Amino acid sequence: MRRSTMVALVGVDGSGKSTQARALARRLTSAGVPAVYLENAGGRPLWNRLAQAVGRRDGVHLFGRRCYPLLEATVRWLALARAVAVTRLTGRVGVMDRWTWCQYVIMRARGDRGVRLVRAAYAVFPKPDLVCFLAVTPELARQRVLTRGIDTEELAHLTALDAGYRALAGFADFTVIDGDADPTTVAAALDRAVTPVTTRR
Ligand SMILES: Cc1cn([C@H]2C[C@H](O)[C@@H](COP(=O)(O)OP(=O)(O)O)O2)c(=O)[nH]c1=O
Repeated sequence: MRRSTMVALVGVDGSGKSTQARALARRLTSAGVPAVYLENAGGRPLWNRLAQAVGRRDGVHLFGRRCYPLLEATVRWLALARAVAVTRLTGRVGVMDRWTWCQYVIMRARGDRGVRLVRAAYAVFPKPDLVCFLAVTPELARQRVLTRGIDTEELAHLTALDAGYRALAGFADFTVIDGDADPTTVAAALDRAVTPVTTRR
């Protein structure tokens, strides 16, 4: 089995992870480095739709403050396991939207219990070869989320998420990229960060 290479993009909602991760995987593939974009959704839009269909406010209201984070963490565990398997089996570079840290940060920002349990369950996953933190001002992130129109985010929550990432023990190992910059500048910064990782494969 070939050694896998994993690049993870992390950051608050609206920091541009999905957009930039998709584009990065496309650029790498076009440049002759086969890459795959990997999603790491927690299923929130699905849980919210399901909740509303049965007359509940949202997923948290349907499953409860205790069960909802564990459900979300389980869905993300499966996405991470799939991502590791896909990159190992295909030999393609994985460009993943989020990594394990995102779940810890989200749970802490919401005040959820069970972070230690989730950390233990996620300990099986290897560290990515590169983690890029898209640093974006919470106000801009909120504006982007509102424009996206799928969900909404409170400014206080986005601010707490941003602080949560910066407080992570592993934050010093992240490559910080200015996510407030225009998409072309962000893409160029990502390319610079990724090149040493993909050339040493
Ligand atoms: C990267 C980027 C995204 N966007 C838009 C695209 C999306 O509709 C929205 C959020 O981007 P998205 O990539 O979905 O962010 P995340 O995955 O981190 O939540 O913002 C911008 O307006 N400017 C940008 O520079």
